[in-house]
Order: sequence, then structure tokens, then C-alpha cells
Amino acid sequence: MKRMPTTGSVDAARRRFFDAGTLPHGLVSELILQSWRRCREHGLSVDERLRIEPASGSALGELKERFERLQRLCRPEIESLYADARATGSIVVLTAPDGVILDALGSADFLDKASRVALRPGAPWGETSIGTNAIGTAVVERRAVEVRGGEHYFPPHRMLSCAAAPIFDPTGQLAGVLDLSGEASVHHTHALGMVRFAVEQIEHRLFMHTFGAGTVLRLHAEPGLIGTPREGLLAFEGDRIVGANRHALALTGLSWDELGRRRYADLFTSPLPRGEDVVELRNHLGTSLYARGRVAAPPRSAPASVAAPGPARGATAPAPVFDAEQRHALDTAVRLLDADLPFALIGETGTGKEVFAREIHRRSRRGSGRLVAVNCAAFPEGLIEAELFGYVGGAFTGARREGAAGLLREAHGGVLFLDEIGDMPLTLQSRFLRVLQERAVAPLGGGPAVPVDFSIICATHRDLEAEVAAGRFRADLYFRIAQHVVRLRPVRALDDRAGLIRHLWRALGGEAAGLAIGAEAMAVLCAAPWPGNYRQLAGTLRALCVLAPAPVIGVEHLPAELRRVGAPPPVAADEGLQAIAESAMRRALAECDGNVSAAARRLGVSRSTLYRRLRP
Ligand SMILES: Nc1ncnc2c1ncn2[C@@H]1O[C@H](COP(=O)(O)OP(=O)(O)OP(=O)(O)O)[C@@H](O)[C@H]1O
Repeated sequence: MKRMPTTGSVDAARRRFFDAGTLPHGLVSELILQSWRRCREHGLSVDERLRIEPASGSALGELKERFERLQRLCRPEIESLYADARATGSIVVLTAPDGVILDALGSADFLDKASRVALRPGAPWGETSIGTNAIGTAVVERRAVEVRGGEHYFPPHRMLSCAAAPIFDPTGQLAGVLDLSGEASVHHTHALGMVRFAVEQIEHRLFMHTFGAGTVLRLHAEPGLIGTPREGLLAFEGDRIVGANRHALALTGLSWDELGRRRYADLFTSPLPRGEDVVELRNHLGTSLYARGRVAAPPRSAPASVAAPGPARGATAPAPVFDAEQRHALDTAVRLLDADLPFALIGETGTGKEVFAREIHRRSRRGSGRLVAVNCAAFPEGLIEAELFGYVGGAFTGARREGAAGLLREAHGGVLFLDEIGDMPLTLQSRFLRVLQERAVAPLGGGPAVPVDFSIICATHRDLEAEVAAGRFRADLYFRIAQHVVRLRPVRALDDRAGLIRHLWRALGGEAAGLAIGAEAMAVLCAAPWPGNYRQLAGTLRALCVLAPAPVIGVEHLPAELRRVGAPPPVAADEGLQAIAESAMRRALAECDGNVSAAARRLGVSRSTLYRRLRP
């Protein structure tokens, strides 16, 4: 059995290494010793005060946004470790691939202590910044690592005992690190095993998320383990191997460096299994494995990265543009949010309610916290309650054994964005009102209420006052969330539509590609009713950038439904605008032979919007 270094032997090792300058072989593990040497070579001195400046505000917001997919994919495991961490006075930490902390949650007591040594979101825990520690050392070693008490390089970290495991994507790129940290004085026997187990599940999910739609081979030496997170997974493009999880590497002797170069026949002598049945496979060394294959459309050639592309929004979503009126509305909204006064954003579909909410959050004092967005219209009635409030294990059929914290608790310290609040079922409205009054969330199925602190932004396309008058929306909830209303104008009602179109054209790369919009085409674009608002406008311009048959876009290059609109319709009242939007929707539906999905795609609105707006 492996012997753990005692506090006495670690202290003796420190004296030899840091005071006498000799190598204390045998007193600490070689892994720790190697790390201490790297830190010293890197110029880190234990005699100097460690100065760490964690990212905060918008920098932290951007970081979280960039790694939103990683956080989402890790959520189930983090939730189950969170319950354990709270009970054992420790915390779960998720970091970006370079060791910068994205999230830390668990025991409030220990979170506070950890925060004093900068173990908190935005802080860089790479070895070169913080010295030997489980996160940074796991990144360098590319394996699970435990670092306890005085094994940490810097003395203030002696209070910590940490276990961390790197998360790899199916091409061998480091995607992040999962860590469990607690007091060094408490013995956390299973911490390393628990993070390893959690990472195994995360990597399995990451693999299926990246390659699950393509050709995948599941394999194991034990047929019973196929279909579990322990199985080996290989992804193929044609017969070329393009992805593998760690179990598959161990089972086949393949390495990530060989991806893209090795083919199925390089590894196996029997044909690629294609059915649902588990079959025996022979590899080139003559050993047997069991496998099940699934041959489908080839996967994307470039697997989706866990991080969003770069700090900007990439070419497909232009950076938001706000006119003077919107900028004024933004300032007002930020002031309301900072004063914790709830308000509602009201605007048609695609007017940028979510874009607006994200911008408000970014500029607000809660910008370093999370923005948790919930679309109340997108969940079936039974599910939204569990998603919002969380539940205790076994609360209902299909509930996860370990329960779930719920989105309201995830928004703690940040902002909750409730989109389509007007579609929230009445029963849920009562429960939600109680949360706002009591500032605490009680999970479904019992259990104590947990205090929560978040600001709220609500959004809807509905006329909430009319919904209240019709008895579909609770008046007391309405007054609670919509004391203030910020209205977002539809594109067709904006004063400077040509300016907006020119801005989007530039942002989408039209100008850089040497393309210009001709005067007549511009007039048609300005006059179009744009029922899908910014979403539809940006989509149309994007298509024109890509498909432009000439350097100057003429009317003849515009989509037929825009050309037909021609001159600006006479619009006097909002009712008139609604009618124009709806007639455009009906026309699109007729032109797509009643196919709602196709019509919604053409208009740049969601299917639910079409159903909603055209229902009798
Ligand atoms: N101010 C803006 N500047 C540039 N593009 C914008 C702006 N607002 C919205 N968009 C574009 O329109 C798309 C839709 O925006 P968003 O999802 O915020 O609208 P929404 O009002 O919440 O729509 P829905 O009600 O259908 O959910 C965005 O992805 C973005 O591409």
C-alpha cells in the first residue's frame, strides 16, 4: 500500500528543499518534488508575498461566457459533488484549461476561508502563478493529483488539501480541471477517487456531445461495461479514427497523437460492428474485446471546442449595436438592476431582449456573477418547476438519485433572466412569488429552504397588463417584477434603420469582402417589416454576404418576400405593425405549404413564435 507522507516528513522535506537547498527524496512523493523544482526554476520564491489578482467584473463574465459549454457539460457531476462538499466542509472547483477558476461552490464556511487564499472564481491556479497545487500540477502532469497541506509550494496554502483531475476532450486537448478542496486538518479519504469518477463521466458526455451523431464504436474487455462511462469510445470519419476517450486508448494502445492517421483496420482484424448487438472483436495482437458500433452520418470534421470561439462573438453573431434611445434604456436598466429593482423587458420576438439582458448584466455590479437564462415557454409545465426550484433525490419518477440544486440557486450572487415570463404557468407563478418574498428556495420533495440572492430581469413579448386583466397572470407577481418596464422597439420602428443595416453589414464582414448594398436594395431593406426583427435582419444580411453574386447588392439579389414588400407600408399605430408582421408570417407559411419549421426558418423566428402569433 502506498505510504502517505506525514506532516513531520513534509516539514522535514521543506526544510531540506527550501532552507538547505537539497533534494529530500523519500520524504515527499517524486511528483511533489518535481513540481517544487519546476516552481523554483520558474523563479517563484516562498519568501515573497504571493500577489494574485483574480479576474473580476466583465473579464470574469467573458471568461465564464467562453467556457459556458464546459460548465454546462459538467453540471450534473458538479451538482452531485456539491452536495457531498457541503456536508464535508469542502468545495468543488471547476477551472479553465489553464487553471483559472470558473466556479467554486460548496460549504459556505470553507468558501470564505478559501477565498482568502484566492481559491475563488477568476483566480489563476496554474503552477507558474500559485506554485505546487493540485489544479496547476494536474495541468502540468496531465493526470489526477492530490496535494495536501505543506506539499503546497507557498506556506499560506498549507491550510488546503486538494484533489484535482484534468478533463480531456476526445482529441486529447485539455478542456478543464475538476477539483475538490477542503481543510488540510480533515482527512478526505475519497476525494481523489470522487473527482476521477466525476471526470470519467464528464469525458464520456463530452465525447458523445462532440461525436455522438457520427460513427462511434463502444468497446470493453467486459461486455457488461459497454454502455457505461467506463467503456472505451472511438469516433470515425469514414474508417479514420478521429476521436477517442482515455479508456479506448488504454484498451487499444492508441495514442491521441495518432488520431486522424490511424484507421479501423490498423487496430482490428474483424469488421466494424454496425448493429445494436455486442460482438466480439479481435485486435491485431490477437486479444478479444467486446464492442457495439453505430454507423451514422459522418461527424463534423472539426470537433466543437468546449470554449466558445474567442472573446468576441465570432462571425455568426454580430456584436450588438445600440442606438441612442437603446443606450439610454440600457443606462436606466443598469441603474435599476444595481438598486435591485426588478423590471421587465418588453418587445417582439428577435428585438434583442436576451442580448439586452446580457449587456445589462455585463455592465451591472453583478457582472462577475452568473447570468442564468431560463425560457419559461420552452419547458413543459411539469419540468420547469424541477428545473427552477431543484429537487431532493427521488422527488419524482426520473429524478436523479442525488437530486438537483435548480436554476434559482445557480443564479445566487448573479442575475436570473426569466425570458417569456408571460408564459409561466399560474401555479408556478405562486411558487415563484414566494421565492421573491422570502428570498429562499425550497426544493421539490421537501428539504430546508436555501437562501438565495439574485437580481431579476424578466422579458416577454406579451402585454402583461392585458394578461393580468384576463386572469392569466397574477397581479401581485406583475407588480413585483414589472414595477418598471423597458420597451424594445421592433426594427421597423427604429429611426435609423439604414445606419443599423450598415453596421450589421460591416460586423458580418460584408464590407471587408468588398461587397456593398446598392441604394435601391437599401431602401427595400429599410422598408421591410422584419417580423423576426434583429434576428431575421442579421440572418438575411449574413446570407447576402455569403451568396452575393455581385459586388453591389441590387434589389434583384434580395429574397423574394422582401422584394414584394417594395415601398414602406403606411403604418400609423402599433396595431398596424402587428398586422403587417402577422401577414408576413401568414404569407411565409403559405409559401412553405404550411410547413411551420420552414416558414419559421425563412422568417428568422422560432416555431413557437409562429404558432403563438398565428393561433386563432
Ligand atoms: N442590439 C442588437 N444588435 C445586433 N444584433 C442584435 C441585437 N439584438 C439582437 N440581435 C440579434 O438578434 C438575435 C436575437 O436576439 P435575442 O435572442 O436577444 O432576441 P429576443 O427578443 O430575446 O428574441 P425571442 O423573444 O425570440 O427570444 C441575436 O442572436 C442577435 O444576432
